[in-house]
Amino acid sequence: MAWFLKSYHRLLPFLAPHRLIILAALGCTAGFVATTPLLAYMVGRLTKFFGDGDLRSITELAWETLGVFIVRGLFQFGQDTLMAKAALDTITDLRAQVYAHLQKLDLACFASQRTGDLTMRLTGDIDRLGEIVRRFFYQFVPCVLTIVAVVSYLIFLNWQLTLVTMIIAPGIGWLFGWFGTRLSDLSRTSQDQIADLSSMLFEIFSAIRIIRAFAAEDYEKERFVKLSDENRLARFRTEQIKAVQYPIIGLLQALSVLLVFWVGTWQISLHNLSAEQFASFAAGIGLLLDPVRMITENLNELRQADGSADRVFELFELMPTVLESPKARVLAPVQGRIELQNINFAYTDGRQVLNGVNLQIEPGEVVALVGPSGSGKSSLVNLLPRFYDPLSGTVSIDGIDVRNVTFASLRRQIGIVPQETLLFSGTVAQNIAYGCNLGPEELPDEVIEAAKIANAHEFIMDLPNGYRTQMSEGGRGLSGGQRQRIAIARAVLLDPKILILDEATSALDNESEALVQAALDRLMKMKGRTVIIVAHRLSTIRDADRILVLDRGQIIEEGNHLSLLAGGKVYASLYNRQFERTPA
Ligand SMILES: Nc1ncnc2c1ncn2[C@@H]1O[C@H](COP(=O)(O)OP(=O)(O)OP(=O)(O)O)[C@@H](O)[C@H]1O
Repeated sequence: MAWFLKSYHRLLPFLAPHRLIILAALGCTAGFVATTPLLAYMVGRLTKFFGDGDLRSITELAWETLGVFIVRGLFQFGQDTLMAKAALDTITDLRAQVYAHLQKLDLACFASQRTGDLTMRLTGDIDRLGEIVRRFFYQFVPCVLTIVAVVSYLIFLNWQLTLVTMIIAPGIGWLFGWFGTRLSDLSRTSQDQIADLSSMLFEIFSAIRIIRAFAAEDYEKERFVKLSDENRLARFRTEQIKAVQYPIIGLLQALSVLLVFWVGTWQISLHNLSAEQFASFAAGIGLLLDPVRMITENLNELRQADGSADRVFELFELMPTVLESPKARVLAPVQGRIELQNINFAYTDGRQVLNGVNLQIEPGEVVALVGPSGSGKSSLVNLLPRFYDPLSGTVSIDGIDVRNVTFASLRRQIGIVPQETLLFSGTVAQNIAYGCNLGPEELPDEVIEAAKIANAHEFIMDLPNGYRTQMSEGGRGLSGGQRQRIAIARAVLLDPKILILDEATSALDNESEALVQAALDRLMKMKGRTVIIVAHRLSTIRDADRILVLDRGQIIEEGNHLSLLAGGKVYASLYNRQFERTPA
């Protein structure tokens, strides 16, 4: 039973709020169970009246039996509906809490988890736990109580006969345990493989263009078939064990019934038992068969699902490293002065990504970050909204350390146009006003205005339902440039004092690039906001107030476009390489 407590005790806090319903359901269970020995008793009487040919008594007994079945039915109905409610409520709470916990985690935690696997834990695994809760109270507990009630009645009838019957039980119990352990191990393997499959499918469908471009269909098919086959093997082994388990257990049950008949006859011959009582005893044993079988099934199911319990509760063990201080205060509307002092930063792998970065940006300044891929540009800007915390050094906005303010008040003042824009399911307007709780039919003027500034209005009006067009998953029906302009419209609507533009690395076609660039220019020039632009195309940042060149996590050059070009160092060579020009 230790494994049971170890796996499932973590469900207790989620069951506690539903204890009244569970208690009411258990009350119904008790009523249902109490009628079971009564049925065994009635079978004894039935046998007697049958032997005596007593038609009147048998008729009376038939009415009594009908009454007992109606009462049992009512109790069973109460038990089943109440338990189903408790199980579903518990699981809905659990899912909501896991989801809320995941939302608190920082990006580093998500980077280390696979999306498909997370999705599986939140859906399949949690559903399985719901099924366990339902089965536990709806089948397991009633079965255990039925066994206790019936066995007590059997002892009352004849303890010697009961003792013989019970001696066989440990043997069967050991066998249950052995099968259970094997099934549990195989089930964990199979669940992990299904999660791997799910992750692989997610990866494949997300990267279908790349797969096609590399003509890697056969390679991916082989990977998929291999994993799928491993899963088939694990599941087949599980079925094989089940196929062996049921006949063996069935045989043992039949043998125990035969033995009971033999000892019963012996007890009758000694006048310790009447034939009527033996009939009740046999009926009692008959009534035990179903609960014993169900307990076997449920124990197996409980063991198999402890893998799901582990996978769900493991998520609660993931702890964010970037925490909001309990003393965090709300960041008042800022001017947009940014300061980074002695910043050292590394991801969880420990490799230093930023080395002693010092940087001061004045309100309204447009600063561009350039440098080779992997030099730390995105990592640097990710420190501002506290997606990550530096190992040492401070990041402050208007002189306030970002660690001292609430996440919401900090992040609401920083607009981000990311490299790759994913759209959410919902209308185009809902996507632009993301986070504003817009209804599917609503279309405020501000949304249209923002889309116009972002050069998105025209293509949106060409969509089948304009701003009310539903977006497919991730916004796949739109081009990269169109999605980016929607992200720009989001930023325009948010109207933040600090704007981070992470320029897309993937090339846009000329027309799209010009539209995006014009939208970005307008966005940067609006009301003197502080802008940090992570630039890959140097043509886009010629007008920036200041350009910082980053290399291996250090700022190695600083100045405006012309002064850096004249300096003839790293920026100049990057620039000339991009435009294939000789230095001025
Ligand atoms: N989530 C992460 N976990 C571990 N290492 C990371 C993570 N993100 C980035 N890195 C590593 O940190 C270094 C800096 O990456 P970063 O994305 O900041 O560079 P970048 O200059 O923005 O590159 P690019 O121009 O290609 O976008 C790289 O070596 C990268 O591999």
